[in-house]
Amino acid sequence: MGDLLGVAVLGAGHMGADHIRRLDRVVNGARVAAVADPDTERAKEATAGIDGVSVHAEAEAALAAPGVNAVLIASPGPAHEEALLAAFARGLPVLCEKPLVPDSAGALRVVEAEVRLGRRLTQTGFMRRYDTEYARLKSLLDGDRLGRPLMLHCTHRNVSSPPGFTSAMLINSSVSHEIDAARWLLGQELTAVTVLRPGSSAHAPAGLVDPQFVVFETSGGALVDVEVFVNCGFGYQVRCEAVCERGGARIGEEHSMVVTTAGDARSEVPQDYLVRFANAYDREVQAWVDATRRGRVTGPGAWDGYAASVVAEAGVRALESGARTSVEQAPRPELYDGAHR
Ligand SMILES: NC(=O)C1=CN([C@@H]2O[C@H](COP(=O)(O)OP(=O)(O)OC[C@H]3O[C@@H](n4cnc5c(N)ncnc54)[C@H](O)[C@@H]3O)[C@@H](O)[C@H]2O)C=CC1
Ligand SMILES: O=C1[C@@H](O)[C@H](O)[C@@H](O)[C@H](O)[C@H]1O
Repeated sequence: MGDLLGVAVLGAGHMGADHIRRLDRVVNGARVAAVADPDTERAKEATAGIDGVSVHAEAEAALAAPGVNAVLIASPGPAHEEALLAAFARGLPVLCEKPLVPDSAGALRVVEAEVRLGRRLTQTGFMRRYDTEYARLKSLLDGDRLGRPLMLHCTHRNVSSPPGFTSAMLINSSVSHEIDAARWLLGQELTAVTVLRPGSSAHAPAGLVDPQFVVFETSGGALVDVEVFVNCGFGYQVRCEAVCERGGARIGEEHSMVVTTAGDARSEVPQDYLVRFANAYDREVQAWVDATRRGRVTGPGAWDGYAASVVAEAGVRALESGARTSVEQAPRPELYDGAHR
């Protein structure tokens, strides 16, 4: 294959810095060509020791920097739409961290912009599709061994929520991963959502509805339930059990060495997503680089990003109203027919 893919990374915070390290040291076929962050000190810190990288305060300047032929967006969600449209204007392929765009109207504008271009440029950062366990579960469900899936029981626990995390964000930031995973695993759309509120944990910040219990109905008649608990205090735990007509499968139970001593067995519990999903992020970014260098777009696309935003929005309305809420999805443009399901 030809030259290295020159990537502009927008945002050098937690995810951006980790992706910069990954592009520089883990992934084959790419180099970090430019980084933009209004906090240029943060960007300089994240790029220390990387040759030939330019640092910018403005996203647009990074996109225009010499040697840039692809973009990885890791800025906060509200900045994504502008960055995506700027990348499209330059014809640059993009890997955009979730959410594609936090509000569904903005996400639909991105979809429409791709449709106007007549080609897909976007991979959305739903990394669970690249996690080895999720990929095995997907293969199993796609085969006929277990039969028709009836239910997915999902758990999504974070040790603690960052400052400013709202009750809506349990759904549109955290459960958005289950929304994408369920659509992908089942090959079905999520059509309605109900959110139940157990009593909030005393360890959650005042006013935060945490945990929540979210139930989705699907176009194929399955149910997907998600316990989301972002101040559980004990670990980063993401689990999924599929219950099907002839059997079931469960992932997310064990992620580290189990040490057995007299009468005792212990294992470590990961404390955050960067540990639990380290391999998934590596595989996600490698797959993006490989596909981009071949002029292809694979993985979850802009349509999947839109679908996640529209379902999450219905979820937030369901949280606020306490009522079962239907998901009203726009018609899917032909550009996305048969894409990567
Ligand atoms: N896939 C996953 O598991 C995860 C994905 N994320 C996503 O990654 C993205 C970034 O999240 P974090 O790194 O946690 O946030 P962060 O707050 O740690 O970092 C964001 C960085 O972006 C910079 N920034 C702000 N506006 C910008 C702009 N217009 N252009 C370029 N940079 C800008 C900020 O100065 C900051 O350094 C979000 O979309 C978030 O939802 C976050 C955590 C996990
Ligand atoms: O994407 C992520 C965060 O934004 C979100 O806030 C966390 O709850 C998720 O576990 C993590 O994967």
